[in-house]
Amino acid sequence: MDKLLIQGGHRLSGDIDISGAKNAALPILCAGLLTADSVQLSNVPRLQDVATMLKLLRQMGLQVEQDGEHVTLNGSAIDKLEAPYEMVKTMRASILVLGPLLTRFGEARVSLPGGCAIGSRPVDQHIKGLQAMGAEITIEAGYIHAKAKRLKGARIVTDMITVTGTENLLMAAVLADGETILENAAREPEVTDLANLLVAMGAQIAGIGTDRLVIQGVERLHGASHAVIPDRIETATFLCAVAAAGGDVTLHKARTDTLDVAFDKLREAGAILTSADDWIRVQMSSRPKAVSFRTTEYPGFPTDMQAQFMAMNCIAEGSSRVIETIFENRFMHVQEMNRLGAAITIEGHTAIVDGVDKLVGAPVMATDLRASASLVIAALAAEGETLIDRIYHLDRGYDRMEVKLSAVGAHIQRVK
Ligand SMILES: CC(=O)N[C@H]1[C@@H](OP(=O)(O)OP(=O)(O)OC[C@H]2O[C@@H](n3ccc(=O)[nH]c3=O)[C@H](O)[C@@H]2O)O[C@H](CO)[C@@H](O)[C@@H]1O
Ligand SMILES: C=C(OP(=O)(O)O)C(=O)O
Repeated sequence: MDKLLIQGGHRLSGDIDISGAKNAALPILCAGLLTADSVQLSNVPRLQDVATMLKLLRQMGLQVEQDGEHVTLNGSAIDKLEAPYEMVKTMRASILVLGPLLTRFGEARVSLPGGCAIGSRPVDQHIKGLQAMGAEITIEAGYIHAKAKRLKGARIVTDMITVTGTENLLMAAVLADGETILENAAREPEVTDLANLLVAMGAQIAGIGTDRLVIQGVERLHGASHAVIPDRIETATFLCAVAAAGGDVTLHKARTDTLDVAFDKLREAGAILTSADDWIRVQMSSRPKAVSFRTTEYPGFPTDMQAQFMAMNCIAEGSSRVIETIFENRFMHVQEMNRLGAAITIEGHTAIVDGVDKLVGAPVMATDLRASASLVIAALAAEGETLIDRIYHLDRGYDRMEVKLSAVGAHIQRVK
């Protein structure tokens, strides 16, 4: 099993290219199931989750041609309408095949994802929405079995804001009969990216980027070309790394208009940020100041950046309060950070971080994707050597992170 060995205490300096967004690429790949024509994608990140999704889609009969960050999909020969447990258990986003398969082929069988390290993560809202559109759904032997001759447009109000729930229902609605209104829709930029691709494929969607999506179903979709948006979470992760370890780094091929809250918090921490539309430079020459925040849905502070900002807070001047409101168990990194000398206590959904003068390297274990990234940041800021185990979590969602960090002067290597 691969591990990362990091020698901390080195300032970061240079340039990094940001990859395409994992959380946009995954639903967008599933949109390839919605048409018999070819969908040409660029800026697809090279991630384990993308490889897993492509494997799943190939098993269904989707033809896939991949050349680096370019992927062409053709859905003219889909013959298996199933996502088996073996695939879904390694990647929850597999649930995103449910809406497209059901709406185009009238049937789908998808394993229930089950819980994961960060929380129980049910998919009841996906099911409720599809039922409202007329799907007959049974859950048996751990599988969701959905059937509908043709889905019918409906007004759906989800109980809470759900990102993949919105994406699944959006993809179902584009080929449904009549009008679907998704109230309380997620406004994450990744949902918008998917919606933009669907429109390019001939879908009729109004309200893109708002919490009310109005979809007029069409008979069929056609092919399209689309570039996946840059990964805002990867961008913020590198910004935090520089804020924690110090340095001067410019991130290219980024998108700066979706990171307002993260930028505000980094400035509050003392980082100097300069940016244009597609690049951002971060300079940090002092110890960061502690910043408190509360995770919420977009455009609020993203839960997917909570752990990385907490890593910066560990060595900050002052104390901070970090409140996690999206997932019930997303503080798995705290114990590991404390092993590096951090002083964090947890009270319910709040972590209280008392900044310490220094962290000291130690062997630690990654528990989930963003926890892994936060341990990399803590290790870069720590004195001495840190060995991070179970980095398969990191590989799910970061495109060659150690290569990108090495290029800006980090002492980081992948070891077996
Ligand atoms: C592949 C992908 O895009 N993953 C992102 C997506 O996950 P994901 O789409 O799984 O997260 P959701 O937005 O659905 O979850 C938000 C909250 O709603 C709850 N919920 C959700 C659906 C449902 O049917 N019932 C229910 O109770 C969840 O347990 C959670 O507490 O959004 C999360 C929140 O921004 C991010 O952390 C993930 O990185
Ligand atoms: C939680 C995440 O992803 P997923 O929903 O794929 O588990 C994430 O990207 O931080």
